[in-house]
Amino acid sequence: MNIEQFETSLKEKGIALNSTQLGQFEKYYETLVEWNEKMNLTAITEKGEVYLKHFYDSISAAFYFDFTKPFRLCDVGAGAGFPSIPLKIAFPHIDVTIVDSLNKRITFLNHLATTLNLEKVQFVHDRAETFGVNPNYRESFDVVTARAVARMSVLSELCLPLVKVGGHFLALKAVNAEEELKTGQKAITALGGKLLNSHTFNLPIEEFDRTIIIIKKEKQTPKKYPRKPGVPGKTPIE
Ligand SMILES: C[S@@+](CC[C@H](N)C(=O)[O-])C[C@H]1O[C@@H](n2cnc3c(N)ncnc32)[C@H](O)[C@@H]1O
Repeated sequence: MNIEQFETSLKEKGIALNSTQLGQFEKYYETLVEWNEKMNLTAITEKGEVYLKHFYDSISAAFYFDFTKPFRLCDVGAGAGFPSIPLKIAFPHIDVTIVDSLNKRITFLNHLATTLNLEKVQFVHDRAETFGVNPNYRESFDVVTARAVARMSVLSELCLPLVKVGGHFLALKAVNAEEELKTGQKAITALGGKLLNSHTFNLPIEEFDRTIIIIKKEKQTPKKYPRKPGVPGKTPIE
């Protein structure tokens, strides 16, 4: 996907980017590729692929959820910033917190935020299991996102404790979303969530299947969740 296709495809979805935002995506690409030579950030480095599979794919969450109002978003396990940094560039009014367990990625994100002049972003080096019991963050976010971190049952335990009651958890999935939703249903309910919608669509150009799962937080998460680091992955609520 070249930059014109990126801009046009988003415009067709009602997301118009100005020259500052397009410049930020360009700088993001350059910084990602430069830092990727010193640390492992992404296996995708070809420009058109980064624009399609990282930038456009991240923003696709906004095709199915309203990002036009200001809110506080937490991105769990964002790695090199996906999906929250492309969303932040496209919707500068959102307040973004990224939590990731790998400090090298947090160092990269701090550098990136300075390079792109991003405001209202914070990066926390922590595991979601400990971050989710911290009273400063627990049930404090309007929206929590995650892409390529864990399967639905595990991911729900990492993400739903951070969502305030009435807020939403958006899971960006590439494969097996339907199957994951089935095995994740018990965890979603136990953690206070309710499946609102699941949208499957194709990325343009190469027609890769993607699914955006939208969960609403209906009740408080019981205090026993999230369990200690590593436990959600070892013994998922299934
Ligand atoms: C495969 S990468 C995906 C990164 C990004 N979301 C993307 O879609 O490109 C998974 C990321 O999740 C982080 N991660 C895994 N388990 C985590 C946990 N329990 N708490 C916080 N971060 C975690 C890893 O450090 C890594 O950066």
